[in-house]
Amino acid sequence: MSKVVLVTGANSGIGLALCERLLSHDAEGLQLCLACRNMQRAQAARSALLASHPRAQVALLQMDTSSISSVIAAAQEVKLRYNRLDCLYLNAGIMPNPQFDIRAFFRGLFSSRVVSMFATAEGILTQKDGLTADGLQEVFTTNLFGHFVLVRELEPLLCHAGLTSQLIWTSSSNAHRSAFSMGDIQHRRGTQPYSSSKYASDLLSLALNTHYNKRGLYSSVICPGFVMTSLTYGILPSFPTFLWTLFMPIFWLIRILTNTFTLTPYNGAEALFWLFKQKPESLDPQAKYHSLTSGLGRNYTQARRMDVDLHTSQDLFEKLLQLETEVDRVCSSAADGRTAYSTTCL
Ligand SMILES: NC(=O)C1=CN([C@@H]2O[C@H](COP(=O)(O)OP(=O)(O)OC[C@H]3O[C@@H](n4cnc5c(N)ncnc54)[C@H](OP(=O)(O)O)[C@@H]3O)[C@@H](O)[C@H]2O)C=CC1
Ligand SMILES: CC(C)=CCC[C@@H](C)[C@H]1CC[C@H]2C3=C(CC[C@]12C)[C@@]1(C)CCC(=O)C[C@@H]1CC3
Repeated sequence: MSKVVLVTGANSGIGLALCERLLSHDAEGLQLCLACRNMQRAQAARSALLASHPRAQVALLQMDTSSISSVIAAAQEVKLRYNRLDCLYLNAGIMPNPQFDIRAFFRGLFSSRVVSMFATAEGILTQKDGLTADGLQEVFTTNLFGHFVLVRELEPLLCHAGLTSQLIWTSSSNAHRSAFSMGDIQHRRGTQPYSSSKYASDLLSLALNTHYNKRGLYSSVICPGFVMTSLTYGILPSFPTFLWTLFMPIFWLIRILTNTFTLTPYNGAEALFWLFKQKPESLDPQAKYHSLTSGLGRNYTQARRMDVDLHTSQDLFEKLLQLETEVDRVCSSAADGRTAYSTTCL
């Protein structure tokens, strides 16, 4: 029986490389669904995948993870098309308006933190976040909450007696506990919404295991390493793409110090692909699975313990459920014409 796999943010970067790797592994035994916000880019990705795998089944789904109504409509469509889902990759993500602190970077270069700075970008990167049309924080909604609503909506396809399904989150080494606050889960007040959203995905994955393992649904988290994609090109926007290419020899050298410099989307997708081939029951709910590339260019996956605990993960899960209920209430009253469609109070 063919496996149904849905990938969010599948039209470029790591998501697209993952689709290519899944099809190279098993072109005919998969029903792949690319969930993307921009259908033109989605169509281009589908054509590229079919060019190398003409017999593959590749479907498209319109979904904007920053819009809760779009996520709910997309989930409805998935329920019409499929009667189960084997693997859901929660990969779409943004890092808008990044601010790269050059001074902190040079200070870090000549300190004992240099390797950790290259691996995690801690202390050198902040972002300016915006609001979605629903009045939610954009990074939180795109990277985390939209995906949470998607999982909840797709529960009937993911939880099947006697069968297992997988959720696989693309997190980051930039996920830091210090950037996250339980009193401000959307990160309305800070300057590290990206780090906060990724730390929240680590916590949420643990909570999802607590709640859903007994129903056959398992959640895992990966870190792709530092990969050259449109997301990372945006970090130094004044750099033309060719300058990044000129830096490649330096990056290869840095890779000798930290094998987190995976650099290509293919390498970055290593852990996503590796997890697909594992028995979900055998995975560690407290581990983050890292895509790594050695100095000699060998790709491998390594599990590293996450800085998460059950109590905090449970608190976040409850807050997300509350927010879901609140968004639902606002959406229904907007549909009844009772209130404007805004959740700025959340
Ligand atoms: N590159 C890196 O070094 C690292 C990346 N990551 C994570 O990897 C994931 C993939 O990023 P990467 O491949 O690098 O970057 P890309 O920008 O190439 O890919 C991001 C994907 O997410 C999609 N996306 C963004 N916003 C939305 C939205 N609102 N609704 C639906 N889809 C959306 C993009 O679609 P569109 O084309 O329409 O913008 C695109 O397909 C992200 O979660 C990122 O945080 C983690 C660690 C390191
Ligand atoms: C020589 C030169 C131009 C160095 C600049 C390096 C930085 C731009 C990178 C060093 C560590 C990188 C990194 C990321 C972005 C680019 C760096 C800051 C991420 C934050 C990208 C998104 C993630 O999720 C984690 C990455 C960690 C490492």
